[in-house]
Parts: sequence; structure tokens; C-alpha cells
Amino acid sequence: MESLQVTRLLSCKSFIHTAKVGYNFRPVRQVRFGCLWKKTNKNDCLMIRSSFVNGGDREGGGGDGSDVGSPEGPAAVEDEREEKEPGFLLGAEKDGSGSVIGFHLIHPSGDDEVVESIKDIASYGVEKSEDIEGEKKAQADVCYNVVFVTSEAAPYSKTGGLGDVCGSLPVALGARGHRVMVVSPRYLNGTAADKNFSNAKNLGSRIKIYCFGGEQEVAFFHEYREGVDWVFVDHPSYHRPGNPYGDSNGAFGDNQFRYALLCYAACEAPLVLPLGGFTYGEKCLFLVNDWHAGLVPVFLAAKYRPYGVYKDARSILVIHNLSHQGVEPATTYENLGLPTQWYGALEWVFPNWARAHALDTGEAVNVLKGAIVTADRILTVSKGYSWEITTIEGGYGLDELLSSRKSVLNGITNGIDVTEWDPSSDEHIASHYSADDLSGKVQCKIALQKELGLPVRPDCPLIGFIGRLDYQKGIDLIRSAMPEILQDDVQFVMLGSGDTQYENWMRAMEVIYRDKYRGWVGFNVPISHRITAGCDILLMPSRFEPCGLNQLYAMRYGTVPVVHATGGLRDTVENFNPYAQGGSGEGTGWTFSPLSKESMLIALRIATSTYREHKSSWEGLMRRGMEKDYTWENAAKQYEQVFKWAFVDPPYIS
Ligand SMILES: Nc1ncnc2c1ncn2[C@@H]1O[C@H](COP(=O)(O)OP(=O)(O)O[C@H]2O[C@H](CO)[C@@H](O)[C@H](O)[C@H]2O)[C@@H](O)[C@H]1O
Repeated sequence: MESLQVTRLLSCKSFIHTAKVGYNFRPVRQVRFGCLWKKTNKNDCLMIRSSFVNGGDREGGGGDGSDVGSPEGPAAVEDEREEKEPGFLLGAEKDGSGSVIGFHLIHPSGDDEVVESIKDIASYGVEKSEDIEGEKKAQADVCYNVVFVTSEAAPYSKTGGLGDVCGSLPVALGARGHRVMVVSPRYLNGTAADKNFSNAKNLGSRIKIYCFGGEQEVAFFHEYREGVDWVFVDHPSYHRPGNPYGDSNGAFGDNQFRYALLCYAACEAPLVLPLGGFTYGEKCLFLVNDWHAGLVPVFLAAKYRPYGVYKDARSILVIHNLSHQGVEPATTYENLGLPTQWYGALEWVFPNWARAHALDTGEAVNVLKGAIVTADRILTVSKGYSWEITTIEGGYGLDELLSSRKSVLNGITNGIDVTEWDPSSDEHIASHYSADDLSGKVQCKIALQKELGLPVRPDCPLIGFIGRLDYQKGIDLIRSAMPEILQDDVQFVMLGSGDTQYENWMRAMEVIYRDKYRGWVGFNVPISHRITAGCDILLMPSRFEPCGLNQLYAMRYGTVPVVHATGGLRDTVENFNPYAQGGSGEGTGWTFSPLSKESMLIALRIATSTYREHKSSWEGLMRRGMEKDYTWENAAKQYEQVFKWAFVDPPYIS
């Protein structure tokens, strides 16, 4: 068997190298796994000796996490194993066009295949399969290898709706037959939340990434749960107090670096991690979420496809929030490890009015812009928002660019996790109820009033707000309207964290309005369930809202939303019309516009008077909301349509 040793570096600067030995060998990606790659007499088989291939099981196949940061380092561990263990052949699986679509492990004896080889990326014609309980589940007619790249995924990490979506949509897609991997950071902040990652095992594989003027080593942890490969990128910069993006001093100054690492690692993961025994391969579909993952399509275009790697992969940028774009000074471009000629993709020049001083040239790099320029398709989390971002009012400076990509821009309304958010079984709430039997809801209201120390008044309209205390959520409007809201006979409960001036305001309001107002400062999931169940009305005066999840949770819990008519709120909340359907009414809440204190107060007052004076109309509102279908399965089917479109077109940048 001829052998060929390949250097073990993955370099952001020079990614591909050509082997220097004396026979024809096509360019091989430089990968560092302590691997010995061998040309064999089998068709394109590579011999790989590393810690992770020897495990190969679904639960992580190897390490227990204890070797991270071990003084000997991973190479020592690998070398030791090389002595003891024979190593497997890694056979490349290719499709008709010659694209590598996966690898499978073959015993060195040559005749003992240890795992089933991957079928073609798209397995056609599968309609139904049987799960463990024998229940028939709907399956996609074409299945893909899907790689989510995200800065958060519940229950591992969550600061808002992005975490919800990236915790649920992958599971829904997995259940429909797709092979799904989610790549996100392994955040450790020294709190009880660290245990969220305790089932994720160290795969024992590391890669070296050259960027930001140095060499960075990242490791991969893995948990297979609910049909999804959850892959966590491990690096010291993800281990610090605070939330994923910052702490009490504000956003971390090195977020560009932290998320560039995530993107590099995510580009490598499908190629090098044989999860369950075989890799995802090159012909995969990257779903890159928000700016944190935005360098993935840029890397595919600038660093992989020019060398024939990922030429059959596609990328879809999913925009959850256009107001965060990952903008940093232009001088940081060289840190990213991108070729100079790609500067234009990320180039961003602030308009004159946004510059700090006369000498400020306004030059910057904008990661989200780079993703919009290079992704094969673009999705937003509601149809309404996909239109809004092409307007000057909603485009945050990117409207013209987004308009230029309208032909590949779509909106799909988020689903919700209907198991976690189910009033008939929710473990966090005092009493269970459903559209057929609403009686438990008032028990939830009484329990919430008791828990928060409010007067127990089942008939008093209880209004709630849950969300980040952020300009986006219209928190300033709530503050300015609160004295007038509380003139009426209502109670108001708020849960949120964010801008400290609003946190302090919430605390102060509790003192002034002891009998009417409670403000819970912080992030607390059980309380968010109890507020959703216990309130009669949920107020969402968001300035813009790409989708919004709380109004969906509220409707499922028979809590009637009053929302600003924008983005996903306008798409999902149907304005109440008491005269429709022969007087039995239609609609699920109230939408108000324009965004002003006056129109919000009018909508709230109509809602509270309907609650008091038209009980049957109110029950109709509750029931119609509870019966809406916002399951992820519904959304997943629409994603599949976009996946197909992505593969119909050639790569946008090849
Ligand atoms: N203090 C607190 N305690 C407990 N839970 C809290 C909380 N504050 C917020 N949450 C929870 O965080 C989630 C926030 O959902 P949103 O849809 O409002 O998302 P967000 O604006 O963060 O995300 C963006 O992405 C999502 C997903 O695509 C879009 O729906 C949205 O419009 C867009 O702005 C909900 O599950 C909510 O219950």
C-alpha cells in the first residue's frame, strides 16, 4: 500500500496544498487531526488515524471531555492511540458528478465495512417512515444534509428567539428525514447553565485555524439528541461570565473573532466529523443564521469553491434580525483570513451623517452584508419582514442590496415548539387547560397574581409583556404610556432584561404601583410560561418584528395579543372583527398602527372593554388563537421547498 503523509495544518491563509510525492494526487485539504492520510489501492480510500474515528458511535464516539486543556494536548493522546489501534480506512462516497458526499469507515483488512455507507444526498420517494412507537411520521420527498450554523440553540444557549428557532427547526427537519447538524459555540459561563452541555462529549478532534494574526485551536463536542447532531465548537473565548454576546459592561470586544472561529469550524465540521461513523460531506446545505454565521457563505465562495471543495454545497442565509450586522472597522478585514480581493464583499461605508468626526472615512466591514452578497438564497422569518427589509424604512442600509436579491429572497413564518408550549401539559403552570376546557386558565391567573404579590382579582384584566428591554420591542412606548394604562382598572406584569435604564424603571414602577404593576427583571423561562398562561392580554408594541414568538405562544395559551402591525406580528395576528361570521366574530387579537402611544392605548382599551363586557367574544378570540397551526412541521415543509430551489440553481458564486 503506497502511503502519503500529509501535513496536519488547517490554514486560513493557505487552505489547500498539493501533495509533494511522486504520483498524481489531486489537491487535498489540509486537515489537522493527527491523521495519516494514505492513498490505497481501494478507490479513493484514505487511512485516518485519529481518536474520533475509533468511537464512531452516535453518542460522541470517544473522549469524555476530560482531555480539553490537558497538559499533554490532544496530539499526545492521538499518538498513543496510533500505537495501540489499527486505524480505519475512510472511504470517500461520491455522487454521479464526482462530488464527495460523505465518507464511510472500512476496517483495514479491507473486507469489513463497519458502518453503512451514506446514500446519495437526496433520497427520493420516501413518504412515510415508522418511528419507535410505530407512529407514522410524514417524511420529506427529498432529504438533505443540513448544517445549521448559529450563535445560540435552545436548550443549550438562548437569549431570545434565535435560540428557540435553532433549537426546534432542526428537530422538525430531522423528524422529516433530513440529516441535520447544528453547529454552535460551547459557552461556559460558570453558572448552572453550564450543565446544559453536560451530555455533549468531546469528539477528540481538533482543528487549527489561522486568523487574527495567530493560530487558534478549536475542539468539537457532540450530542446526538432528538434525531439531530448537536455539535459544539469549543474555544477559550466561549468560556467567560455573561451571556453569549456580552456581560454587564456591554458587548464583548472580540465578538468578530469569536464568530469568525465559529464559521471556520462550521465549514470544517461536515468534512471532518464522522458523526455516527460517517461525515456529512461536501454536498450539504448550510443554513446560516444572522451575522454571527455570516462568514460561512463568504468562506465557501472565497476559500473552498475556488479549490473545488463545496462546489455542490448551497448556503441559505436566514435573517432573524437585520439590525445586528456585525460591523467592525475596516482594518479588521485582514484578521479574517480572507483573500484581499474579497474585501468588496464585506466593504461597508457609513453615510456622512453616521460618521463620528470630519476625519472619519466611514469605512467598515459588515459581515451580514458579506453573507447577503455570497449566500445562494436568503430567508427571513416571516413574509412581511422579507418585504420590509427591502424598503428604506426596514432595510437598515441594506435595502438596495436586498432588493437586488429579491428573486432568491423569501419569508417563512417561524413555528413554535408545541410540546414545550402546551397549556394542557406545561410543567411550569399551575393548572392545565385547552381550547375544549378553558377553566384552568383562570387558575393560572390567580396563581400568577399570588406568586407576584398582586391582589388576587380574577376579573381584572391582566396585561403582560415579555421580551428584551430593547428599542426594537417598543419598550420606550410602554414606559411613556404606563401611567395612562394604569389609570384604568387593570394589572400589568412585565418580564425582561436588557437596557439598564428600563430595568431600573421597572423596579421603580413596582414601588409606585404596588397594587397594579410587577416588573420581573431577568431572564426566566418558567416565569415566562406562567405569565403567558396567567395573563389575559399580551402587549407587543415592537417597532419592527421579524417574526415574534411571544404572540404565537400567547395565542396558543388563549392569551389575546395586542400588537403593532409590523413584520411577523401583522402576518400572524388577525385583527378582531366582532361583526364577521354572522356576529360570531373573527380574528385572534388586535393590531394597531401607526406606532404611537395613542393608537396603542386605543387598542388596549378596546381589548380590555371586550374582555369585561363581551365574554363570549373574548372566548371566541381565545379559542381561535388556540386552534391556529404554528407547528414547526408546517414551517419545515416550507423550508424544504426553499432547499429544493437552492439546489435547482447553480451556486450563486462558483
Ligand atoms: N426575560 C425573559 N425571560 C424568559 N424568556 C424570555 C425573556 N425575554 C425573552 N424571552 C424569550 O425569548 C424569546 C424571544 O422571542 P422573540 O421572537 O421576541 O425573539 P427576538 O427578538 O429575541 O429574536 C429575533 O428572532 C426571532 C426568531 O426568528 C424572531 O421571532 C424575532 O422577531 C427576532 O427579533 C421568546 O421565547 C421569549 O419567551
